[in-house]
Amino acid sequence: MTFELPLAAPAWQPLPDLPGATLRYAPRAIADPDAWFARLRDEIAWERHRIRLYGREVDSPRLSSWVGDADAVYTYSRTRFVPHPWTPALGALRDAVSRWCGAPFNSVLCNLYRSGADSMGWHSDAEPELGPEPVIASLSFGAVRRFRLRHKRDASLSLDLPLAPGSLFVMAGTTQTHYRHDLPKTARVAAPRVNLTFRAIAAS
Ligand SMILES: O=C(O)CCC(=O)C(=O)O
Ligand SMILES: [Fe+2]
Repeated sequence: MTFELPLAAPAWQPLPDLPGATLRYAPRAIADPDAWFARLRDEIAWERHRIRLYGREVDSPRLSSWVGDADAVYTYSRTRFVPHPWTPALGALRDAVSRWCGAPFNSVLCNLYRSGADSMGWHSDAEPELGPEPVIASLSFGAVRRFRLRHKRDASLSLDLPLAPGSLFVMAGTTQTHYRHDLPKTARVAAPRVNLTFRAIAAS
């Protein structure tokens, strides 16, 4: 089976205007998302990352893998991650997403939500090595899950977006400065989901 990625930019769908946020959403950026899901699930070296929660070290509620160029070392939740090398699928997706976003991504955080019991808590992707106005490009495969975005000081400014399989969601500009995002648990979803967030990390 071959995996074709289009050269042309995907069709962007309008999103509600949120002051201080720069967002783009293309619900069908990647064709045949189920085949990509199976390939990513099998090809990525999934790990149980430890995170710090209220001062205690616990297993994060999902599986993850940090992948990128050798110098793209990332500190997340006070843990230093040295990247795994690019896999063929992740390299092909990086090239397509970099072209569509006009941004030179050198790394990707891969997350596997094994079921609706797995989640990601409220955070902004504002680590210093991402720079002041990072472009973060997110691809989703498998189960549809709700992605929520909320302004840090004004909770009336928010977005609740079901991320479709094969979709591309981009956060840029000052989004991380002014907003947090999460992926809540849900009892309604039993199926797994893979999410890839492509990032540009300053070499350390
Ligand atoms: O799974 C998602 O859609 C969100 C992932 C995320 O926020 C992150 O990797 O920083
Ligand atoms: Fe994030």
